[in-house]
Amino acid sequence: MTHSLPVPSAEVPPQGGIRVRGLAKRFGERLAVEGLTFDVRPGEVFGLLGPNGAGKTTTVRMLTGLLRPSEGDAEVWGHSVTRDGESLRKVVGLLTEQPGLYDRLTARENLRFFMKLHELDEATAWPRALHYLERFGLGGRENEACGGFSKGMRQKLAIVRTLVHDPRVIFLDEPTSGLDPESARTVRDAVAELASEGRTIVLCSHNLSEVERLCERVAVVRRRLLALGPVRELRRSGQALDVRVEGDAEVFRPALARLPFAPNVLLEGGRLRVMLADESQAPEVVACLVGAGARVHSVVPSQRPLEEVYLDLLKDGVA
Ligand SMILES: Nc1ncnc2c1ncn2[C@@H]1O[C@H](COP(=O)(O)OP(=O)(O)OP(=O)(O)O)[C@@H](O)[C@H]1O
Repeated sequence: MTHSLPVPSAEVPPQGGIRVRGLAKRFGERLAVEGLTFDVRPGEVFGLLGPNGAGKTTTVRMLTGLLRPSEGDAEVWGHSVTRDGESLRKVVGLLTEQPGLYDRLTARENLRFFMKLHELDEATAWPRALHYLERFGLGGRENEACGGFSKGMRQKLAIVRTLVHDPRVIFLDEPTSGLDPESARTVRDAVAELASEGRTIVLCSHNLSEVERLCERVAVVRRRLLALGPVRELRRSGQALDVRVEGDAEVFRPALARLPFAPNVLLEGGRLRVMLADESQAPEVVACLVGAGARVHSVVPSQRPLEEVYLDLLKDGVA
């Protein structure tokens, strides 16, 4: 199945947000990221999806000023990643895949260490840290050494650390990885809350149901941009018709294959699942089945889960 790739919008975020233009990164001979162009709005939770090695971490490292782009530029809350490294650091928060905490230090000491690194005024930063410690269920545990914390507690403390300098743009790499369902829910709720305060959130995740729940729009990358758009539009590109016919549905496959757009057809639980490029193909599918002698019991339009659409994109995308 082929997917039309939505054209990146040329729209500039009104204020804040992220504006990426032609971003590329080369490591020696290897081109890890090529020609990325997209915008993320303030208050938006944006998903950055792609398989292992697709260039997501490299992109995030460029957008947080940790890695210099080979080509292109990006503005993060008005700060250029190529020219404004120092001021950029103040507006971005980054949760990396590894929490990177000092086991011998207490939670409080870990946070204070980070505050010093960011030259934060502790009198304002510590109450903020306490607020988030409470928010993530770590209230009262701040004087315990991190070495004794569970994986989930460490992850939550790492999220608190990401927030102590009150960043406008927050990059979260697999934020709920290793969390139990209740803690994962707490983190998801907090992400939605942070966005509702007008911050921009970029979420890298392989958990597509989480992405579907949290993100309005996603970019699918594999070195380059494979698709960009609202989750519901990407899913629309994965529309299907579930058709129940009398008798053996399999016999109608050849007739469907002769349609000019030759749709992919799956047989699921005695039903035909006919993949559509767009909904205008639906009447032709039904007419074709009736013309081939099918007695049609029901026709139900359905959307495929984001996961299926995503896997198709990776299969079809040229990288
Ligand atoms: N410092 C580096 N030096 C050389 N190559 C690198 C470096 N960092 C990343 N790469 C390469 O760039 C490509 C993209 O890697 P990256 O870590 O950005 O992918 P990713 O999408 O974050 O993957 P994952 O989902 O596994 O975390 C890979 O081929 C990787 O080997």
